Amino acid sequence: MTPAYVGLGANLGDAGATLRRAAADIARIPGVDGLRLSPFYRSAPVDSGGPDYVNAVAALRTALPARELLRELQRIELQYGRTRPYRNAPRTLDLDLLLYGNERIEEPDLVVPHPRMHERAFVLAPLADLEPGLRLAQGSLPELLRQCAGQAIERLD
Ligand SMILES: Nc1nc2c(c(=O)[nH]1)N=C(CO)CN2
Repeated sequence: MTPAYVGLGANLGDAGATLRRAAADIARIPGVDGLRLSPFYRSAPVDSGGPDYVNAVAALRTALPARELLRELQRIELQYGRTRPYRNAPRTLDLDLLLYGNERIEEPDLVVPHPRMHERAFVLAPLADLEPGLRLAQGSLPELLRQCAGQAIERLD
C-alpha cells in the first residue's frame, strides 16, 4: 500500500457538504484504505476570481498505481458536475493528487508532487494538520507555511 495525499477544493454550491461527500466517495474506491480527512479551510481564490473556496486534504493508503487513482478521482469530479470551461474556472469539486509515496511523476496530465502545493496555504495548512512532520522537497510544512503568510485562510469547524 502506498501512502497518498489528495487535495479537495470547491467554490460553488454547498462546498463543505460537497467535500464531505467526495471524501466518502474516495474512501470507497476499491484499493483505497484508511482515509483521514483534514479540517476544512476557507480562503479567497488564488490566481482566479469568484467565490471563496473551501479546501481540505485527505490522507489515504492505496494499492492502485498513481494513474489509476487519478482516473478514479476524475470520475468522482465528474459525478459532481465538474466541467473545465477554462483554466481555474470556479468548480463544484476539484480533486488533486498531491503526493503519491515518494514518487516523482512528470507526465502531461499528471505531475506529482503537485507543482504548486508548496506555495499554497490552503494545501499546506490542512496537510500539516494530518502530517505535521512531513517534509516537501522545498522545506518543512511550518517553513513553507511561513512563506505563505500573506495568504489569508480561515479554519472552519
Ligand atoms: N483558495 C483557493 N484558490 C484556488 C484553488 C483552491 O482550491 N483554493 N484552486 C484553484 C485551481 O486549482 C485556483 N485557486
